[in-house]
Amino acid sequence: MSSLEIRELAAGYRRSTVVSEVTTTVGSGGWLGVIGPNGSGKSTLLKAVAGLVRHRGRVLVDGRELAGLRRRERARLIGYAPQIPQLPVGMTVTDYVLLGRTPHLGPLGREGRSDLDLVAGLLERLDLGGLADRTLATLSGGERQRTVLARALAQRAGVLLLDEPTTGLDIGHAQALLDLVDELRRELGTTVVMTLHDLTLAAQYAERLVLLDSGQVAAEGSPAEVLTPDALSERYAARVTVLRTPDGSPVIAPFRG
Ligand SMILES: Nc1ncnc2c1ncn2[C@@H]1O[C@H](COP(=O)(O)OP(=O)(O)OP(=O)(O)O)[C@@H](O)[C@H]1O
Repeated sequence: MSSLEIRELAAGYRRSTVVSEVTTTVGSGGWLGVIGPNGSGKSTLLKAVAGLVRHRGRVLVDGRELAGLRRRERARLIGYAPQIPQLPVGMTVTDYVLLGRTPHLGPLGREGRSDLDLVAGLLERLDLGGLADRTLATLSGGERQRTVLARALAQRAGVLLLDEPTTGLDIGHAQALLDLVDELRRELGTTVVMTLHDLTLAAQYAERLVLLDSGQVAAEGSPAEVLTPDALSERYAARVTVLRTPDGSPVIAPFRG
């Protein structure tokens, strides 16, 4: 169970600040979706929260400031699945996912039965059980994406940052992955911050959304408050309408002009 507070965060790269004045809070077990057009700063925001890019402002997990924490300690509090991971292609799926357990291992650094069981369980739940001994180089794009997710989930950090976790996944695997994240949220109280271009999935899974535009928060609230046709037309230059499934879930549907 961990809450996340982001205060006056600004982040960027050598020559430019690409995210500024971001302040938001996600309660324990909450799910925040970060949406916005290409280049609006979603990945940069997640990287800054993970401590991977230069930033100003404060990031607190359960009231503890992350700046200044050792890497291992930080990794127990916050897990991150990048949009474009650098993968050790010769490693097997199991060994790669086991890396997620590193912050929890003892001084000898050897994983135990419980670590192996946890990893095997995650692989099954992500439909990767049959690929456990395959090397990363031999995986399809969607299998690789799910493996990266499995590693972040194996970390069992209280806060999970997911950057476009469904990229390259078919609709069934995308739903299964988001369902699994939702189960962990309910079982363990994991707090989730996720960027997603699929606005329908974002609306159906996230409790709250932050809409970034040019690195600033343009709107924040429930999916129904943020995903209005007018806001999407203004921020994305898109023609969309908001439909409903038979059970009332929102569907953000584009239409031709
Ligand atoms: N390593 C970098 N060095 C310099 N500029 C960068 C770097 N990474 C990203 N940027 C720039 O920062 C801005 C925000 O990029 P970012 O990847 O955070 O956007 P995004 O909202 O995640 O985009 P997308 O939806 O296309 O994935 C962009 O203009 C991008 O070109």
